[in-house]
Amino acid sequence: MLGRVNHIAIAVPDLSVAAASYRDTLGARISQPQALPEHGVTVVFVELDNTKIELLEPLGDDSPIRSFLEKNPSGGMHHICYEVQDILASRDQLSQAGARVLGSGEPKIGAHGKPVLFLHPKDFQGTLIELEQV
Ligand SMILES: CC[C@@H](C(=O)O)C(=O)SCCNC(=O)CCNC(=O)[C@H](O)C(C)(C)COP(=O)(O)OP(=O)(O)OC[C@H]1O[C@@H](n2cnc3c(N)ncnc32)[C@H](O)[C@@H]1OP(=O)(O)O
Ligand SMILES: [Co+2]
Repeated sequence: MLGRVNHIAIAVPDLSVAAASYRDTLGARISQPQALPEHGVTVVFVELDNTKIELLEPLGDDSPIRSFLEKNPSGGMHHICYEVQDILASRDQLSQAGARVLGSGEPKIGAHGKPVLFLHPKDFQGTLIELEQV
């Protein structure tokens, strides 16, 4: 089912500080900030040769990363995103296997304009998984 790693996400308390750290200290190429109110986050992508790092800052009171940042105030690795060919087939296969698909279970459009879904971290070795259809 799984294809390439599309991105690894890091939740951060201050996006401008984190972006400057990747740009100025690590010398990485970074994207402009993108506010995604429907996901409750603002994102910056760090572009690497083999994948991307997604820096996430909470947006709005109901941000899904707010509780994570309360537990990890200086930030931390938040999720890993795998590419899949058919997100609805993957969702149905995973649900049948007992994995919890988060939210309504219907894909939302993610930061790359493609459908995404999330799987509960307690079902996958304590790691929140995002699936993105490519
Ligand atoms: C930019 C758009 C998109 C993209 O295209 O890339 C994105 O990436 S959006 C990214 C943000 N969106 C999401 O994360 C959506 C899915 N997430 C959720 O639905 C929730 O965050 C959650 C995973 C259900 C957790 O919700 P929360 O309110 O934090 O619940 P709890 O605090 O009660 O946590 C329950 C339990 O799970 C542990 N946990 C929470 N988050 C993570 C995590 N990221 N990685 C590992 N474990 C996590 C948490 O510690 C609790 O454990 P216990 O304390 O042992 O009970
Ligand atoms: Co993501």
